[in-house]
Amino acid sequence: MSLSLLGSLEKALLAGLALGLIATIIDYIRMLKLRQKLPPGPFPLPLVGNHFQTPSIRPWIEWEKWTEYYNSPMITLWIGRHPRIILNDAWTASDLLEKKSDIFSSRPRLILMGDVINATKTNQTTLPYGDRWRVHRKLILMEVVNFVVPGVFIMETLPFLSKLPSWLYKFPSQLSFGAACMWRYFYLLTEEGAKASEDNFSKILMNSQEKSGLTDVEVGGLAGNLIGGGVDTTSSTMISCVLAMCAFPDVQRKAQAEIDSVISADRSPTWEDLDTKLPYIVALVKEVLRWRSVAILAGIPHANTKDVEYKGYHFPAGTNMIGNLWAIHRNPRDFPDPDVFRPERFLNGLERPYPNAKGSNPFGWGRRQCSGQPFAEQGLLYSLTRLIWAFDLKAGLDNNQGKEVKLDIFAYTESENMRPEPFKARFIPRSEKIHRLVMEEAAVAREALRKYDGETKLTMEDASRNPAWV
Ligand code: HEM
Repeated sequence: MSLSLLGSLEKALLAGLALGLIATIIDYIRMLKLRQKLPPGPFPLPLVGNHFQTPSIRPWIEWEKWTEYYNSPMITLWIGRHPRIILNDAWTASDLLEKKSDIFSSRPRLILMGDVINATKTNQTTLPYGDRWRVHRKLILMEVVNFVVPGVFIMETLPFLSKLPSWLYKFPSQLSFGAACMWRYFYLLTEEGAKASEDNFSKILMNSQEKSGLTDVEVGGLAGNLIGGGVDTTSSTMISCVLAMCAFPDVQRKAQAEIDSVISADRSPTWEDLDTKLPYIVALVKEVLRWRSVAILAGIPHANTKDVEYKGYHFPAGTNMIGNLWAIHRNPRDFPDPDVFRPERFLNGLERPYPNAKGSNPFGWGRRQCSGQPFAEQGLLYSLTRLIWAFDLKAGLDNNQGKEVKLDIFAYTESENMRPEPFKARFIPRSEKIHRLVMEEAAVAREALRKYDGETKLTMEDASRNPAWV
């Protein structure tokens, strides 16, 4: 290579670097100016913001502390060049996400959970507020995954990484391909389900595909949301209840006393019993949803469709708003001794003022609130009542001395859909008669469900032969 060519390359490189530096400085000035109009928070660095200041494991615990440190119900966290507002207080979250729900019902731009897996314009949970979302909403459903936790994935901080060619950085294209296979897999399952003789949700979805013009990816997403949004959330809440019953035996005894006072010994609880006759149990289910809220960052962030001025702050349209339920549901002002499991907080009305009549927000806020809420609440009430009616739930025994193990009520998974770490528990039938009833009813249920027996032959391999791209 001639010396003059080397010289020109050097100059071009230097010019590129200088331009990059100038662009970074201008952008940093923009960030710092905007920062002055936003709630307090740690000082951001250029390009990466607070990426290195927020823990990647259970960040909600640290954010709760920041609210105290900055003496502010909301804090600003910069993920890359963009601010995220962490709402750590029920009243502030309600002012914005509930009272201004006509403005705060959209979703912000999400890289991993949206763009990279082709969900931004196709999945109910991430769709911006608008007509397409309404079509999905009518058909119900969610998929809460850990990609939503800010500060964990570098791609959320530096979105350009998702656009790099795959020979340079494989992760986005691998993720995108995996998602396309997954959407196809759920689509094929829906298609298969729609052929069954009984009525089912797959039939509704396949019919709507024609009527509403849903794409294969949208149908796959709606079907997958049922599993992603419905199964893990409900089962984790049930496990939290078992933990609470073992750790707070007095509450369990009160609940059983109430059930026993309403239900005779020779039958199990029914829907009719649940309606009005078991207020303590109803309060107990509310308390589980508050005590260890499964969707600890309230699902997916909200975003505003217009600029908003609030308490001297300015939130430009599209600001990413995250409700930190860990902080909100453990605020001692609203819930004294927050880690104590006490259904009385919700018995005979609310013990303390709260911005909504229900007294907590496990299902989120406003128009974007969980579309499976009634289904989840009824399912939990029914299943937990029957569980507490049937069994004495006690901590398990250790292997050596046969003593009860000590349970840790803070031992939860790192997932944003959190559930207790595995723990030992004993399910002891409360009487011989109850034991017999449970076995008899299980046999009847088994027969009733037999028509749904069967296993799909579809595999991910089938799906990967024809991935569903947008
Ligand atoms: C204990 C059970 C459940 C909890 C705690 C829960 C919690 C949540 C939360 C916090 C959100 C976000 C709300 C917001 O953005 O303000 C949400 C959204 C959603 N949930 Fe649930 N959920 C549960 C069960 C279910 C079930 C059983 C289904 C489906 C049958 C479901 C489907 C959805 C869907 C589709 C969305 C997205 C709504 C939208 O963006 O329009 N969830 N859920």
